[in-house]
Amino acid sequence: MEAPAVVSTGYDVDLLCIGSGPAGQRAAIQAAKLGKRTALVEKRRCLGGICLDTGTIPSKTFREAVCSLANHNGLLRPGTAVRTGLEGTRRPSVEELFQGVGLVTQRESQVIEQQLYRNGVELIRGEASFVDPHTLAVVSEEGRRTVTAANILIAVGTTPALPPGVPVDGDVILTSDDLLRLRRLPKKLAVVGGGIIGIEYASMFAALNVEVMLVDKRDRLLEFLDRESVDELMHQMRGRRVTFRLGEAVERLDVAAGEPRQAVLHLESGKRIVADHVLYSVGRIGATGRLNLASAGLSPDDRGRLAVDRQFRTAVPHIYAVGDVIGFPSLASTSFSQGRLAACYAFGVEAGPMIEHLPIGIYALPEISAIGAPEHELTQNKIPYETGIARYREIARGQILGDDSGFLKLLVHREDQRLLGVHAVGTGATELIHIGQAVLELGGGLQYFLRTVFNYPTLAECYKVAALDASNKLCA
Ligand SMILES: Cc1cc2nc3c(=O)[nH]c(=O)nc-3n(C[C@H](O)[C@H](O)[C@H](O)COP(=O)(O)OP(=O)(O)OC[C@H]3O[C@@H](n4cnc5c(N)ncnc54)[C@H](O)[C@@H]3O)c2cc1C
Ligand SMILES: NC(=O)c1ccc[n+]([C@@H]2O[C@H](COP(=O)([O-])OP(=O)(O)OC[C@H]3O[C@@H](n4cnc5c(N)ncnc54)[C@H](O)[C@@H]3O)[C@@H](O)[C@H]2O)c1
Repeated sequence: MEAPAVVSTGYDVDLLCIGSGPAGQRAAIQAAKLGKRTALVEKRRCLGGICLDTGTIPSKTFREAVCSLANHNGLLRPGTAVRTGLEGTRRPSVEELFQGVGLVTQRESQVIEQQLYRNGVELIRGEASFVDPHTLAVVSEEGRRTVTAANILIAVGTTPALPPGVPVDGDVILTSDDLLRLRRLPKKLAVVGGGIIGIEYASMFAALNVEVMLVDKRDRLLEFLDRESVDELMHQMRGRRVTFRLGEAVERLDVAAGEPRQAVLHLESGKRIVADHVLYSVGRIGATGRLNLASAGLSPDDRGRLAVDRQFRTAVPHIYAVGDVIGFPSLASTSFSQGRLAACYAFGVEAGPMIEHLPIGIYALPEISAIGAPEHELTQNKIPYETGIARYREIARGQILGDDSGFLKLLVHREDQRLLGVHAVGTGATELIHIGQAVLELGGGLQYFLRTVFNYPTLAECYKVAALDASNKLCA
């Protein structure tokens, strides 16, 4: 390990974290646990970052409400929305759909505040910016103060990317940061950008019987996922009246005059889409614009992101950056780990490197999860593999849950039968994947799944069935 960064009593604190999202929060608590004088600055009223305020937690709480209402109305089965149309089902109000969000975020925010307090982390309310490499100014309604720190951790996250000319008004044209302030459920929703945010929300609104049109400039969506998972996702979404316009770009976006106000999207191909609302989700950029990074001797890239080394150090050794502000993979799950590790590295505590295999969990309807390589990557790298598939419709727990379209696919090396990847689509996929993650990380493979016994009836049984399938193919 390289020499630890500066620790000196000449500063107000040993570590100052900017941002209370997953990355800043975990870094602050880890530093406090190491006995370091730690402070955390947050400019929002809600602690927890966009993860808790407008991102991960609100969207997943909303999804829970969608699932329970859509299940109740029988809308979650592929094709049902098309058959029943709007007439056959009750349209929920947005109040009904959003009521859980405020409760969950408020409770979670309190939990974070208590954790910081219990661990002796000083919470400073206000917006931080650099005065010099060891000094930050914090401005709030109460005024301006400066704080000096031996080490600084930048965990400021991101804001939605908005190309010039996109008239986001938080009413008709929205980003994911405004979406849960919708005042009524749209009949037609246009989604620009089919990344994880666009796909998750498009599929949730489609499950509420909203007609969704999704535009993405790429020809294939979610290219980092196994293609079979994306094909199944798109198949189910099409079954719920989602129209995909792929390989298409928006030339102009207007809000038409008159009531009700509607958005008009003019695509470069000449197509025109009219919608009650537009979700603009074409990626996010680092929220470094107001940090005055130049005073710290740092400069971000053209998407506001900071470059770091393997220990999350920026070009200035006592300044660390973690979470979404450093770019890929930009997940809450990884940000938590990065924050904790960075605090360990800053104080010279052995913590090992970041784990190699990171799980992907996409809370679309259907849910998708993955660990390890997708098939196309193995093919590209000429790695000989075999597949084993278990379909939920042939698994007792799948039948009990009424999910007959889910599946779990194992990819194993043809020669040594090592596990190379797991791809799951359907109910519980994001939880189920962690069995595969453990086996992959511990270097296990087909033999483990063939020998082990799972509770019955569970979705975990998919691993056994998929392993038997792969084994039969390898023996054929
Ligand atoms: C709609 C949506 C859904 C998502 N769903 C998932 C999911 O299901 N699973 C998952 O793993 N990830 C998900 N993510 C990603 C996840 O939210 C982020 O990866 C995570 O929040 C990043 O954490 P962070 O600590 O880097 O930053 P953030 O959570 O963005 O927090 C940064 C904090 O810094 C504060 N801040 C910024 N500048 C300053 C300043 N100058 N002074 C003081 N404070 C400042 C901000 O106010 C904010 O509170 C989702 C994101 C979105 C937008
Ligand atoms: N479940 C999860 O883990 C989860 C959920 C939501 C968000 N997130 C995180 O949030 C981050 C941001 O998500 P995102 O979906 O906004 O970004 P993204 O970068 O993942 O996707 C943006 C999409 O917009 C498309 N696009 C870009 N410009 C366009 C244009 N002008 N017209 C049409 N399409 C265009 C791109 O081709 C891409 O498919 C991601 O990094 C993701 O990791 C994670």
